[in-house]
This record gives sequence, structure tokens and C-alpha cells, in this order.
Amino acid sequence: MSEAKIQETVLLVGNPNVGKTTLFNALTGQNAKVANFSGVTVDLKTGHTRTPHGRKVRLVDLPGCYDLRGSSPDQEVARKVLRGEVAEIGVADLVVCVVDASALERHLVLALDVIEAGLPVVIALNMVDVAESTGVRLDPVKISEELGVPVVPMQARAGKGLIELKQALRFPLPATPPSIGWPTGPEGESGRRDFINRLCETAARRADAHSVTVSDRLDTVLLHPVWGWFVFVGVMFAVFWAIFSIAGIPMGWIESLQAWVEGLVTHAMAEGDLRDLLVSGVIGGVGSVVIFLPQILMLFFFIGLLESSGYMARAAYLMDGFMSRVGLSGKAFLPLLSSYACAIPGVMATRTIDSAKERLTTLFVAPWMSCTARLPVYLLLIPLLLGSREGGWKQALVLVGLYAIGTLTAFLVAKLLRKRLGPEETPSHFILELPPYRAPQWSYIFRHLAERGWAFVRKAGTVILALMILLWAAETYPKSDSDDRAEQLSHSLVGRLSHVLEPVVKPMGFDGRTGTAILTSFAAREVFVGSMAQLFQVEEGDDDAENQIRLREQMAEAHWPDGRPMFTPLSVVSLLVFYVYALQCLPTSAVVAREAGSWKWAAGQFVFMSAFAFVASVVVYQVGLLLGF
Ligand SMILES: Nc1nc2c(ncn2[C@@H]2O[C@H](COP(=O)(O)OP(=O)(O)OP(=O)(O)O)[C@@H](O)[C@H]2O)c(=O)[nH]1
Ligand SMILES: [Mg+2]
Repeated sequence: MSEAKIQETVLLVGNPNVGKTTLFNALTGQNAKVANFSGVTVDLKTGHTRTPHGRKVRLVDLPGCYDLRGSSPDQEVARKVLRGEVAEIGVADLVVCVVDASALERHLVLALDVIEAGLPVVIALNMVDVAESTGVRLDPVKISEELGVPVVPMQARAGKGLIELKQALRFPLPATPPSIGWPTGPEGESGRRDFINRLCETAARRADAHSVTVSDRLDTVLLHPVWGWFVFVGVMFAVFWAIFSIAGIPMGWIESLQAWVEGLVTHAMAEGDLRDLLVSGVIGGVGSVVIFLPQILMLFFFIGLLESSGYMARAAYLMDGFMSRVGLSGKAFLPLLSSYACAIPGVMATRTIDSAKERLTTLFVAPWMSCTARLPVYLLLIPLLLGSREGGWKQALVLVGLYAIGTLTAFLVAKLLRKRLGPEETPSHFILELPPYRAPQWSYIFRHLAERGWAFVRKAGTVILALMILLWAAETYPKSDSDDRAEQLSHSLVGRLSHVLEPVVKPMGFDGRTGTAILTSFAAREVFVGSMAQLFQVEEGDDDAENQIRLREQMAEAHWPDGRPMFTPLSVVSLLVFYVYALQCLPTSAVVAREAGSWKWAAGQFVFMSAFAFVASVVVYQVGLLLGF
């Protein structure tokens, strides 16, 4: 190893779902994604930690892998790093092999592979709490003697054993007896198994009778072909209901705050363009988006809870049969599920899928899982559809419906695409391990919420704010002599743009202003709400009126020039359908291009989804009209 190296590099390796990232977070103070299923980490994460001797070391968290042979892209990363083939990481000085003490037989396979590869190894014997609760009697000293490497018992989630592990990180690691006590090479496979079994019999003895665990008992219901589905639908419904009813309370606070600030500015400033910019552009436009923060956070919270407890993996298991009918495996379901939070991590998570064709198909349809950026649009429009103060459960039902439409269409398109991509490589079957249920990792969930919340506020304060100011300028200039707002608007840049857009969006049931708002939302979906708040504002509202409700009222009162109401239930449905399908997220397209390895794929996806959204919306509106809605 070169002299110039400033710090040592320590790799965290292990099978999936053993707590590598939990350990990484605990050692580095970061908050990388942790969840209770396999294949959560798909990329390399680096951080720093200090040993008790004051040495700063670089820590690298790897995706889980089972041995040094398999084939999926995420596991390949781990293998390359272990072989020292990744330039940014170089050759590791030490490998911490994280194993699950409650299932040592399986986890030692990788540990032996790594020791054989000749790297200095420390074994982190994690999840000691789980092992003990299932009656396993551990003997870390014996394991250490047999393998010839240090073994540190620990509970990463509770932060136990961290100091001991840090103490074991010594450079160079004191030499251990070089003799390997198990047969090596591929021929030695069964001999290695025997070695592991013998070791576990003495050093990780199981209680004799196989007891039925709580996880087993829960699974008889949650994986039941009938009851399992009841629970699944019930859980989803409860989540959406909570989003409407509970989040309504903090939303009210934000609304009042916004109205108060608006009133303050209105009174403090003289009438004029600047005041108009602040009140309608900045406070009205940005505020109408920020209001949805509580609901977005709630959705992230529930997704975090479901992932952390292990229920997500059950949902994937339930879906397996259905998925295989569309040519995907249950493994593809987890990336799709996490796309409900945001398509970007969802697309990245497709790396856990072994088959390249299945992977391409999954990342192609992932953006149709409604992400949280669509939530503000849905939440603005659903009450408009049902009449403002309709009961929470009906609204939840419509919301579930929207998620379902996106999901089902995704499956349908996946099926067609999967066929086009050529014959099946391997029969898809369920390859995801079912993890035991675990208590949610609250510290991770709440830190994650804080990060997401901050990211949303930052986006509102930058991208959305900038767009709102631009839009305000475009709807204010060039100025006309008229005092009438409608006339002023039609004279402005936006008015002219609306005029051009109107023939395009009219078949969908909207006017040019809505068309303009849709156009602005190609920068970011949430912008739609802010743009509507600006474009449909008729008069300066009362100082204390609540902006959101005002926007909905204004939309409800909007008319076509011939006096027909503009937002009928039919046109609102058509608008919702458009937002379910349209791909309006540049970062997603960039990640798709990277993951699929070609811009063509991302461009094709964008064109296909936009066209699909447009056609679906036109069909809904026109057929609806024919049917007399
Ligand atoms: N009971 C118990 N659970 C733990 C412990 N350490 C981690 N966990 C849980 O194990 C699950 C998996 O943790 P992760 O840190 O995401 O595991 P990982 O090894 O990084 O998983 P991949 O990235 O998928 O390879 C989470 O639900 C953690 O809360 C522990 O010591 N005891
Ligand atoms: Mg991980």
C-alpha cells in the first residue's frame, strides 16, 4: 500500500439486511437509507469515523451480497470493491464483515469467502438481541478461534458494541494464525458447509425445539391469500385516510400563518407592482405549495414505518403471483413501492433485479407510481371534485383510486414492454428473503423526515419561488391600460401563451390558463398549484381569507366565456388523469438515463408518458362528454 495514503479504508460487507447501514450510520453520524428488507443499499456510501486511538478512518458501506460469485448489478459493486477494482476506493485496509447472529449458518458463507480472499477481517456479530431472544447461545470466542479473526458481538441498532468494534479496528490488524481450517475452492463447497455447520453447533447453539415465532404467527395472516389482501388494502386505505384527516390540522396552521403574513404585507405596503409580486407571486404562489408539507411528510412517515417494520417485504410477497403474470418478479415490486415516495430512489433500487430486461422494464414504468410531488395536485383537485368539505374517507377512496390507476397501468405497460424486449431469461420467481418483523428504527425515520421536509422547503424557496416570480412577471407584463384584471391578463405574455396553448388543451377540457399551469409544472409538478393560485386569482382576496380554500373557490367559480363552468367533475377527473400519467420530473429522467445506460431510453420514456397522459386525458374528457357527464 502506498505511503502517501492519509487514511485507512474500512469496508462494511455482509449479506443483505444484516444491519450494515445501521452500523455505518451509527459510526459516521450519517442517515443513509435503512429498511427492513434485502437490497436497500444499492450504491457505495462513504463516511468517516474515529478509532479510540484517535485515528480517522474512511468507512465504506456496501450493498449486501451473498458470496463473491453471484450476478446482480448491486452485488457486483460489492465484489468489485472487495477485489480493489474500484478506483475511488482502492484496496481496503480492513473489512468488517457484518453477520446476523441469529442466522449464522447462512451468513458465514460470505465471511469465509472474504477471509479466503486474504483481506484482514473483523467480524461484527450483529443482532445479538434477536439471536438471544430465539434461544441461540453464542460463543464469540470460539467463533474467533475457529475462523482466526476477531469477532465482536453487537447490536448496531441500539448502539451496543460500537466501542468494542472500533477498538478492533487496528492497522495493520495483528497477524492471526494463517491456517484456514476449512476446505477451499469450489470443490470444497460441501466441506465448507460441514465446517460451518459444525462451528454453529458448538458456537451458536439453538434451543432444541423449533418454536413458532411472533413473525411466523403474523405471517399466517399477513401472507394469507385472502386475509393478506384484506390487510394490505386496509393498510393502504388507512394511510391515505390519515393523510387527509390528521394532516389537515397542521395544514390549517400553515394556512393561517400564510394569511397573516399576506395581511401584514398588504397593509404595510402601498399598492403597486412590488406588493402584487410579494402577495400573489411569492406568498400566494409559494405558500399554496408549502401548505402540503404536512401531508407529504405523513406519506414519507408511513412509507418509512412500513419499510422499517418489514411489512413492505410482505406486500411484495403478496404481489409476487400477480407480478409474475406481467413478466416481473416480486423483487421488482420493492423498487416500485419505494417510487411512491419518489421515483429516483425507486429507479436506483432496480439494481437489485438480476435480469437486465426485467430491470429496464421496471425502471421504465416506475414513474407511474404516484410520487409525493403529485400529492399537492391531487389534494387540491380531489376536494374540488367531491365538493370542498366532503368526508375524509371519500377523499381517501379517490386518492387510493388514483394510486391504483397509475399502478395498474404500469403493470399493463410492463407486460407489453417485457414481451417486446424478448423471451424470458429465467422464469421469474420470488427471490426476496422475508425478513422477520422488527421494531421500526425511529431515529432513522425521524431524521429522514427532517431531511425530506427540509428538501421540500428548500425546493419551495428556490425552484418554485423563482418560477413563481417568473410567472408573475409573465402575467403582469406587458401591461395594458385596462384596469380589468381579465383583460390585463390576456394582454400579458401569459395571456398570449394561453392563447396558443388553448387549442391543444381544450380537448382535455381546460382553458389556456390551466394549460399554462400544466406547462410550468414540467419544471416540477408542485408548481402547478402555485401557478393556478396566480392565474386564477380574480381580485385581491380578503386579507384574512385562506389561500387554499380561496384557490379552490376560484377554480369552482371559473367560467368559460360562454358562461359554462370550467371545472366540472369531468374536467377535474381529466386533469387528475393527466397528472397520474405525465412524467414531469427532469431529475428522474436523468437517473433513468444513467441507470439504463442510455439517453434514448429516458427520452423515449418521457415522450411515451407525456403522450400517454395527453391521450388518456382527452379520451376521458371526450368519452365523458359523449356519455353526458
Ligand atoms: N433487532 C435488531 N435489528 C437491527 C439491528 N441492527 C439493524 N437492525 C435492523 O435490521 C434492518 C436492516 O438494517 P440495514 O442497516 O438497512 O441493513 P443492511 O445490511 O444495510 O441492508 P442492505 O442495504 O439491504 O444490504 C433494519 O430494520 C434495522 O433496524 C440489531 O442489532 N438488532
Ligand atoms: Mg444497507
